[in-house]
Amino acid sequence: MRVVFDDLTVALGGTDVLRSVSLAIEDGRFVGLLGPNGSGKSTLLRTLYRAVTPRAGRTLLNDHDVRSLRPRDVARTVAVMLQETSTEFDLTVLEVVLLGRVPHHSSFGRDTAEDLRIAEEALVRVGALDLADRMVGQLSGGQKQRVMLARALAQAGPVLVLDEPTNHLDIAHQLEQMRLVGTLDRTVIAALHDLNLAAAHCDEVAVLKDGRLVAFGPPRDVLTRDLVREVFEVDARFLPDPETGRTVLAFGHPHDPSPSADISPEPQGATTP
Ligand SMILES: Nc1ncnc2c1ncn2[C@@H]1O[C@H](COP(=O)(O)OP(=O)(O)OP(=O)(O)O)[C@@H](O)[C@H]1O
Repeated sequence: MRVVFDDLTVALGGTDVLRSVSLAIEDGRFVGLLGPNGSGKSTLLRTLYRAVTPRAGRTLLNDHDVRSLRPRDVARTVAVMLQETSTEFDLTVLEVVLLGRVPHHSSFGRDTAEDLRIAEEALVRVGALDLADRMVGQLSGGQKQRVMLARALAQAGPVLVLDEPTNHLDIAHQLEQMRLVGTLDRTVIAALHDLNLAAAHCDEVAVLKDGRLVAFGPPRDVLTRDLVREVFEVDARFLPDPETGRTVLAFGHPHDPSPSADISPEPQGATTP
């Protein structure tokens, strides 16, 4: 499904936190939404599932303004992985994942055998089936995060929205989650802070600064030294990974005398990604 943000402006607390953002994400792409804290990533995602209303502009799902769709249809179309909410603390992992099936039920519908199969399959995909009977409130941050991804997978629908999906995960689960998300046959939009993860896994990255879209395209074209300095106010170096040949970013504070000296001197022939 194609997702379009069309000249979107969102005001919160009397301030425009998104300003004239226009971005078209093609069907099946995995797009990383990058930008400093407060740049508007979550707000942009929230327009997709109607949690905020734009002051101007539109958010479109296959040419339909999300505000013209019924809430249930949005919930069936856009699966959202947020951090857990306190209301789910008293539920088991399986019950929370089954909540992802609710938009697919008829009124007062109950979980079916098919729902149970889908929920268990989602738990298998995130490597959390062994947690199925545990109370969500008793899980670690990373375990909860995997459960919330399983819930979003169980929700199905052609669009998946992830807001900082890896922030509690250990490195193995970060890589596994990004790999898994990259293999899904869905349009995926993920707010991410790790530029290396985004560069390695996303088809495209969109970069926000102060509520404006400043760049969009394949990571190797977008994540240049100049852009990283302008947007994130750090120095970036591009180091070739000798094993894979892929370029890895290393960062240093611009006030440091030699930003990446503790990691490696700048290699000969390093190219931007
Ligand atoms: N309910 C609100 N009322 C007023 N201002 C808000 C509200 N929610 C968010 N903001 C402001 O909107 C701006 C964008 O916030 P948003 O959460 O979209 O940023 P973000 O890029 O997701 O940040 P982070 O990386 O820190 O999660 C910030 O300046 C934030 O303080």
